[in-house]
Amino acid sequence: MSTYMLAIDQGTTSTRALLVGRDGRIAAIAQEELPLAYPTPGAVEADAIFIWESAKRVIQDALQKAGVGADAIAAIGMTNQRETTVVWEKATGKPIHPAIVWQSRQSSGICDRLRAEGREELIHERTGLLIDPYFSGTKVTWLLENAEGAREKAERGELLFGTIETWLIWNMTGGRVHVTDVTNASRTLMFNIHERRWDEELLRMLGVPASMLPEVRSSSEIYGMLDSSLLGREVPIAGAAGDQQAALFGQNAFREGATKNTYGTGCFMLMNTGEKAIMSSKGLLTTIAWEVDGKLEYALEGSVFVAGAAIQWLRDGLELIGNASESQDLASQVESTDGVYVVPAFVGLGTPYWNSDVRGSVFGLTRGTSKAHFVRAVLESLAYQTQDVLAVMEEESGLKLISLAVDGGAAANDLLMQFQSDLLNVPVERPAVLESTALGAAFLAGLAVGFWKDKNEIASLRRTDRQFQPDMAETRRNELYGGWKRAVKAAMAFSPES
Ligand SMILES: Nc1ncnc2c1ncn2[C@@H]1O[C@H](COP(=O)(O)OP(=O)(O)O)[C@@H](O)[C@H]1O
Ligand SMILES: O=P(O)(O)OC[C@H](O)CO
Repeated sequence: MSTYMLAIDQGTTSTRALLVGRDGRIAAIAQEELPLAYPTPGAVEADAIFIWESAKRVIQDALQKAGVGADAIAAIGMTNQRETTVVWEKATGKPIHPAIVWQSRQSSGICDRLRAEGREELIHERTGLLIDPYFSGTKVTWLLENAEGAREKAERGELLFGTIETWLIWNMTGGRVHVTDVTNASRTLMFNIHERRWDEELLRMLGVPASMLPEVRSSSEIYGMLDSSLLGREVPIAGAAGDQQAALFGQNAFREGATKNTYGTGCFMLMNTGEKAIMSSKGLLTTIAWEVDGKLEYALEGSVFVAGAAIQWLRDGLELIGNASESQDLASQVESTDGVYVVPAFVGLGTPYWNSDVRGSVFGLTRGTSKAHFVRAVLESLAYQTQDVLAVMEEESGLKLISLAVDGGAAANDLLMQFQSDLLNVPVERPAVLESTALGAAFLAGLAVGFWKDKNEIASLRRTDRQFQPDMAETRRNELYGGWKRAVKAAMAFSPES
């Protein structure tokens, strides 16, 4: 009997492979950092071939670390940075352009065009999304308009489109399987989330031929087999979900109202809304949570584009810290930022502002501002952005949060988690396994092959690491958050389009 599920978590900044045991514990983890390219201001790209190569390496590494072979793996679960777009040639498997990363703003001109044509309402009604370069649809249009010969090849049916799980599954199956799962499809701007199908009118609007699109499948079923050339044996690929939906599943947020916040490159809060697709008028997205056993469930989402990425900027861009956890050491040298606010709008702002022109800004500097104040202000910006999201989430769902489940790389930061709890005035609960995303992918695939029996069994595996209790006076909370709101307003006032 196979001992592990293999989860592949292809995130914005790294590719990871994890072996998950029946008890929900991680037996081995292998990780490789992923370089990103910033070819023009606001554009973010990644090398799709490198992503696939890195996936192969981390799979091998994880097996080696655990000292097991492919026969120890029951099945593979996939999870991925969402929206990131790859277009490749069907015949050769070669991408026609680097992958356009979700954060990238290349297609903002195409978004302006769609807005000028008055498409906002129709797009929102059918996809639950907004017109923003974030989503895959306008990225595909951009590629077809800008990569040489792409339009003609696409019209001849020679090109394929995929988000990262599609690209990886296609490669893992030796180019035999071109599929996506419903959660990833729901982020493309081309998928009707109510009727569960690609929407021909939206495809026409975006100029995307239907022949490029993958087949849409559920989040928990066998899509195909890992080609035996990779590990010497075929292994079923049995589940897939976008990383934020996978994290929701991994946090066992199975009931309506259950909410999690993931602090990775960006920050994404998702609330399970069950079989109801709640449509937002305040900048939340309506998205598919998962499809398991023929049941489609939805979530409300607030998306923050820059969270852990701001900590990486402190490390790699400004070289103020040597590694991410040093942000906590420095920030705890001071009691507060002394009035300094950093709005890390490097690629615009998502929920609730949806402004792609605003850029990063710093406010409140004095001669006394130190490196510690500055780093603390960057760290606190993750919590303020989360507060912006939670405010609309509570308003639109009519539900009051009683505690927030957290995960993702930056959730390891105790100072940030305490500050988050203080600001929101709710307990913040951190699970023992911060890798909820990978756990979710393993669970989804594991359910498909009977590795776990049902959701109840999965829920019984959850262990809490720590609860952060709120400990801040209301006046202080209001004062701090008021400062943040002023900072965002001022940053937007600086943007050329405002
Ligand atoms: N101790 C820490 N404090 C603050 N941020 C951190 C810490 N550890 C990691 N991070 C941030 O978390 C992010 C990585 O988290 P991860 O969940 O792996 O992201 P992704 O899936 O987007 O690649 C990085 O952006 C990194 O800067
Ligand atoms: O790479 P992450 O984990 O920050 O996730 C990226 C999101 O899926 C983008 O929508």
